[in-house]
Amino acid sequence: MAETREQRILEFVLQNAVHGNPQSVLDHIDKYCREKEWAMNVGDEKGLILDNVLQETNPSTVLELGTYCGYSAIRIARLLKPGSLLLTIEMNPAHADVARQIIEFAGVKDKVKILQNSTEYIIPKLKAEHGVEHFDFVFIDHFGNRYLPDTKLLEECCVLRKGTVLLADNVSFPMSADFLEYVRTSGHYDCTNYPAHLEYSDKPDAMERAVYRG
Ligand SMILES: O=C(c1ccccc1)c1ccc(O)c(O)c1[N+](=O)[O-]
Ligand SMILES: [Mg+2]
Repeated sequence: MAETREQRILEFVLQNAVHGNPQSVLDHIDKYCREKEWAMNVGDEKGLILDNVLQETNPSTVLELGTYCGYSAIRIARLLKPGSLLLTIEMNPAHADVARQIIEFAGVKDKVKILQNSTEYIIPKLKAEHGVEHFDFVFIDHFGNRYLPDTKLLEECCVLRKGTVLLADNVSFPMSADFLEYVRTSGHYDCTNYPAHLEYSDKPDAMERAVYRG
C-alpha cells in the first residue's frame, strides 16, 4: 500500500482511469475521495462552479494557488482554448510530484506548468522569470491564511488587469475571512458568492468570485 494519501490517489488513478482522458481522471479521483479517503480537491460540486466561471471568462492565462494533486489544474486545463497556459503554484514538493504525474496521465501537461515553491517566493518572479504580463483568471485554493496576503501581492506585482477574475475556494472557512472582507469592501473588486458544500461532504462551504476593477 502506497505510503501517503496522495500517493494512494495517484495509484488509484493510474490503475483505473483512462490514460489521456481528463474527465476519467477527475471522475476516478472523486470516486476514490468519496468512497475511500477524503482529500482536499475542489471536488465535483464546486468543480462545476469552477467550470462555469472559467467558461464565462474564457481565459488565455490562468494562475492557480495550490496545486495539491492536480485535480483542479486538470479541471481548468481541459477547458482552456489552444495556446492557453495554466501556471500552478504548489509549496509541498511531494504534492507537486504527485500532481505532475496525474496531470501527465490526464494528457494536459502541455497546458500546465507547475511551479514548486511558496506563493510569496514565486509571485514576485512571475513577470521576470515566467514571462507573465497579466492573468485573466486566478483560482485561489491554498491555505486560507495566505489568501489575503497573496491577493495583495498579486496587485503589488501588477499581474492583475482590469477584469481579471479571482475565484476562491473555501471562503466559508474562518481562515479566509480577512480575504472576503477585503475583496468585498476595498472597492477594488466586484464580488459574487456561490454557496456549496465542502468536497465529498455535506458540510457547508462556498466559493467567491472577485473581479478586479483595475
Ligand atoms: O485547509 C484545508 C485543510 C486543513 C487541514 C487539513 C486538511 C485540509 C483545506 C480544506 C479543504 C479545501 O478545499 C482546501 O483547499 C484546503 N486547503 O488547505 O487548501
Ligand atoms: Mg479547497
